[in-house]
Amino acid sequence: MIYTLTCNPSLDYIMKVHDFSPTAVNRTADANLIAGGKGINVAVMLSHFDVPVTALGFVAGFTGDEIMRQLRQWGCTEDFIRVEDGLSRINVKVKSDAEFEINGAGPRLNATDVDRLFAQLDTLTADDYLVVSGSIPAGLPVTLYSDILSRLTPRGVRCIVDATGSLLNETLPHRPLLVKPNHHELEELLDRPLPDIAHLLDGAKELQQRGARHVLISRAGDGALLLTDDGRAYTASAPHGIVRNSVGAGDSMVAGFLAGLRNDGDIESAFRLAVAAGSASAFDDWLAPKDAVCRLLTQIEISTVAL
Ligand SMILES: Nc1ncnc2c1ncn2[C@@H]1O[C@H](COP(=O)(O)OP(=O)(O)O)[C@@H](O)[C@H]1O
Ligand SMILES: O=P(O)(O)OC[C@H]1O[C@](O)(COP(=O)(O)O)[C@@H](O)[C@@H]1O
Repeated sequence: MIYTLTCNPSLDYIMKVHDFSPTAVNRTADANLIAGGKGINVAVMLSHFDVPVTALGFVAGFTGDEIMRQLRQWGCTEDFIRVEDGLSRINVKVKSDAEFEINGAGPRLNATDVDRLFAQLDTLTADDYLVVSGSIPAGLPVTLYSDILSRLTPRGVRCIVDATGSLLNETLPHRPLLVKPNHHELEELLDRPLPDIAHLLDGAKELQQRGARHVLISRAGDGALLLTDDGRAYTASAPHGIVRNSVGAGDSMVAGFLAGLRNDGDIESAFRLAVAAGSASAFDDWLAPKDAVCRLLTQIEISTVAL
């Protein structure tokens, strides 16, 4: 079974605004309030591929109720922990000439909440994958993800990490199966510009030296780079299309990679499916359906990169 963990889920308030001005009263041309957060998006996308998945995490307040309502409506299996205080966050995503986002902080959690989570995670076995992704709410230690991996990887649970900064970095010694920073997140983590493929590849190697197994670097409209745990490197072009909503493109990519790995374990096809899933979601108003992903598969060019 694949499990996803979203410690800080959200209602994504996705607004289309014509000619946005930061100093005027703007009005929406279209708006949707959709349950999100990285792990939830990965779970929804995996279910689009008919891959069995259970979404885990924390929810709070009436926003948490709505997140749960939407997950149930989409037929997603979930086992979220309800916390008593605070509200699950609302993340604002404005789509105008440019896209910009304001992500909230989320409810304050405590050690008891973490104990409840660990009790759930302790039931996972070597047959399972766990995707840990996104930011964590206030009150949780920056070592949360590394604490989870140090508990689960010795038991053979394959962990995938999509997080930023120290939250990601601390997990690396625990040998995550896959990490997926985007280009900018990797630059931030390594504290240097990575202007081209050669520099990105060096960055990916550095994450491997720190312990990561497969390193997948997403590059938005420029496609992606993959460094595999057996030392092969590939780049992929992204298909051309009209971007409607790139929120969730990275999560779709993680889901596509995992769905591909579960198909036949072939890394190159998993990489192709990952890029197709990311791009299909960027070209959709929401997370793309399977047929939209499959239509893009042949448009992606994969090239090997010499190490
Ligand atoms: N403008 C775009 N055109 C085509 N594909 C895109 C575009 N933006 C994102 N994608 C696809 O989604 C993947 C993940 O997007 P990216 O923005 O890099 O991730 P994140 O959402 O984590 O920041 C990319 O590697 C690419 O395949
Ligand atoms: O936990 P974070 O880093 O604040 O990110 C949360 C946001 O990420 C998303 O999951 C989208 O992620 P991506 O665009 O990176 O795939 C949104 O649904 C959510 O609002």
